[in-house]
Amino acid sequence: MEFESIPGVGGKTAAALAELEAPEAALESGDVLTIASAPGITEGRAAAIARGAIQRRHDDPGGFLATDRAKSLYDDALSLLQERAVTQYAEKRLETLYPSPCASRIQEVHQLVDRALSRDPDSDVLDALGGVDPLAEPSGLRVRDRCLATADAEQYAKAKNRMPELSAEVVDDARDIDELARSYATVFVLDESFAGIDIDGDVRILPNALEEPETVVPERLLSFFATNREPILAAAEVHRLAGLEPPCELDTLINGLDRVDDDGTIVGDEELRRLEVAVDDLDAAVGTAESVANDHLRDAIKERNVTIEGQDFLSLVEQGARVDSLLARELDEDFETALKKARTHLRDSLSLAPEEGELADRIFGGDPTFPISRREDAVSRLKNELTAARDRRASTLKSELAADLAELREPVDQLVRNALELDVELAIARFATDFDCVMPEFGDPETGFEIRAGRSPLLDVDFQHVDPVDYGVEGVTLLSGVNSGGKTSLLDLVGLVVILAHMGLPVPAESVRLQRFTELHYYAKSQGTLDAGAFESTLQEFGDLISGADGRLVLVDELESITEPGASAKIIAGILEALDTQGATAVFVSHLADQIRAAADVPVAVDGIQAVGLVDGELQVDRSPVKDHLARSTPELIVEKLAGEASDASFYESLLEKF
Ligand SMILES: Nc1ncnc2c1ncn2[C@@H]1O[C@H](COP(=O)(O)OP(=O)(O)OP(=O)(O)O)[C@@H](O)[C@H]1O
Repeated sequence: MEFESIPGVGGKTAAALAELEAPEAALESGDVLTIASAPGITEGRAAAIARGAIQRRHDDPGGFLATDRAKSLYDDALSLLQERAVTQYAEKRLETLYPSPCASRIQEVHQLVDRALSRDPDSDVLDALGGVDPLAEPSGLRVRDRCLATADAEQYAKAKNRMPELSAEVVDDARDIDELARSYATVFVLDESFAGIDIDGDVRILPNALEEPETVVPERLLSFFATNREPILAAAEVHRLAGLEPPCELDTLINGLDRVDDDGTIVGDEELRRLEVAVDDLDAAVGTAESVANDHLRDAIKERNVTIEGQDFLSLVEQGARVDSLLARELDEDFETALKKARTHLRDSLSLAPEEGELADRIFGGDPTFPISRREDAVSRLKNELTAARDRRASTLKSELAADLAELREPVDQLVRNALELDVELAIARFATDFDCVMPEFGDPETGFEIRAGRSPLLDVDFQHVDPVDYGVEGVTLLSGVNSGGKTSLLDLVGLVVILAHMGLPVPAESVRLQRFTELHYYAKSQGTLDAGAFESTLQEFGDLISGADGRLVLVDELESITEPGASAKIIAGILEALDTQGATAVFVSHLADQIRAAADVPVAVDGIQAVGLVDGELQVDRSPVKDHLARSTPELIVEKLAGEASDASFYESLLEKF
């Protein structure tokens, strides 16, 4: 795939994408997670790349959001969705939804929305989603008791790259390997040519070692599962609560995770635990065993009346003979009992296995002495044996667990992915529920739009208090209305509904029918009269607009404020005529509807948001515009009110006639 043909992807990004295992599939499915795992690509950038790839796939020319106001309305729509996502991933993934004029893209999103709308945004599921995160590769793992060896420079480079946890060594001959075997517990030789060499130590000829990381460095897999324990467990919980079909047996997975500690060490194996404790407690246990033996012997000696024959006494005194011989003769039995007690204590307190016990027995023995003391050589022998047994056990368990977990590695990816995608769907589902949304229907009417009971979630009033608005337009129209009647809010509603519909999403209304537009041009109200330069460039913008593509929706809010009213009316009339010829759909909010109509060469429709009256000085408005009706202005309404109320109404009546 030519990555650089994706809009917004340059050479550097293309190279980063090429490093992914299956970049095409990731781009195809808009998989932000995988794209963001390419070097140097953030999740935000990944969303933009995914969007570009989607555009290219649908032959989407882009540029639907043709003006700043249209873009900011899209940002608002996106925020409403993103606020309803739990994970940062879903927030970014939602950014791959964008308004498109292409039917195929809109239908593609409809499938996602169909799934989304069948989901139940249960609060327990949302809580569980809080713990789900994209899986992270553990970093900084070093294994020092094993090494890789090869005579091949290429293999050496590969080994360094693929197994950075292990040290890789270049060897020339068997002698070099022999030397390595003295420094490392295990040497994995990558070259078949060394098969059959006879070397002491654990040397394994494993040409496939680089393809079998779970055999060579099981710690990598254990560390992966240990690092990602929380998101994996949370994703499993999401599956359970939401009734999603898991890609692996959840019990097996949880069981596997229970067997590895947070630092990647094995837990839950009694034999390993026994050996660990035995190694750690050996010195202390030997000390206590000594005391047990000596206490016994001391008590025995204290209670005993020893009769020394004269001859013996003489030898003791004259020849400096040791008291041990006397001890042996007089206390032989007690000495044996004391040794037995020491040995039993050692075996019991360290829970030694029979063969270990035999080694332990040798710690206390030999000729009778008092006090009894350990035999250091026997202690270190036992320690070495126990340490080796512990390491052997840990290594076997690690390999076994790594083999079990290796089978779960891919399913776990899928498990987390499912949960994150569910978050995307639930955000859409919550958006649809929170704003009483409906799926829009395209193609009928063939031009324009028809909104029934639309309610904008972007108003400065609580959504429950938003009045539903009906409005439909075919062709170009002026929208008149009283001050604060809701004209700008209505343009926002139309813009928002059109953007959401073209994103493939549900819209906040009872029903919406619309044509598939090619672009949305929304011009917000300008802040006061423009200077000559700004006026000129605004006019040029409209010049470009008029010479552009078919099928556009143009929304313009009070363009008259850019210059003096007389000139404005003429300019707006000209723009409307041109848009009419072009077959565009356009709504121009204006207080100059009368003047514009008079200046236009074609009949221009005028709709009006009407005030139904003044109550306590407050205008009561019907927010749904009346078709083909020029709404009366606020001043006119007030004059009319005064004409009706004043005792001498002649002044107000004469004013009223001027409207
Ligand atoms: N559909 C609605 N439901 C409830 N309140 C609304 C609705 N539409 C508008 N409003 C309220 O009316 C206020 C004024 O609306 P808006 O600014 O759209 O009026 P306008 O006709 O454009 O005013 P102006 O002529 O002064 O530009 C909004 O800030 C909002 O509080």
